[in-house]
Amino acid sequence: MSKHFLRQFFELESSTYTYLLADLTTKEALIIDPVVNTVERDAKIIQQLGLQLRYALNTHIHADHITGSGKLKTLFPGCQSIISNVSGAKADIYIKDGDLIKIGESGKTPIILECRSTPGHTNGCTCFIWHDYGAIFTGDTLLIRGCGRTDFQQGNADQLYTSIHTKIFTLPEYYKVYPAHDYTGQTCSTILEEKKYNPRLTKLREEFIDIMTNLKLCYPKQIDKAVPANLLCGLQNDIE
Ligand SMILES: N[C@@H](CCC(=O)N[C@@H](CSS)C(=O)NCC(=O)O)C(=O)O
Repeated sequence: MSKHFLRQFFELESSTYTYLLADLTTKEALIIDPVVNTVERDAKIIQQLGLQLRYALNTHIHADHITGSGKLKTLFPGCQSIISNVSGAKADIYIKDGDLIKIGESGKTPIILECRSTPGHTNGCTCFIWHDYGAIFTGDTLLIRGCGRTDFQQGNADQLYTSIHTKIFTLPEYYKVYPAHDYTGQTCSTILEEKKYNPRLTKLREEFIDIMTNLKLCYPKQIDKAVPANLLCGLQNDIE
């Protein structure tokens, strides 16, 4: 039997993927990019499987939905929220490039995630790499055949290009890529696929910057309420 659990969940309104990871030996779990609208669904599974939720990780301050971290903290009092130390958001734990997040340390099969800072979509964007499983959770930095937009929240196309090429595309090509969104019905990719077929990232830097400058996307519908709420971990009041 596998000692680890990985489940991908989808939130329809913002097309967000949330990931639940658990070490089945110790029953410790963490969740990546939970959405407030679907916290009850996620909490039910955590409870049904008898998991102990230790951490709620956010890859960045999302602009299109409110994070479920704050609500999960109220449902699971042992759970601590995590975000980048340069994001400006409230959290229990602030991470920086190279930090490790661990669950299941008391057992024989811990899950260890390496935090890799990948600014460009926002300044605090962080990818989480699960080397033992051969996977990276890319948030909005790298999407399947796309990438995060760079037209608000300290977005910077030049920086994003550097982040993806130096911090993500240098991983082994078989590593799986799990993004925070998909708008086309895809669920997962690999480093090799994105290096070969991503229509933005296969271009030279100047052309990439030109593409990103001319995307002409509408602003996310929820941005005006999502960003202020996410600065407070998705809650109206400060974290207790
Ligand atoms: N229509 C959605 C917002 C879609 C969007 O802008 N997605 C972002 C990530 S969430 S800020 C993005 O970076 N997209 C890149 C792309 O190329 O689509 C809404 O109204 O919420």
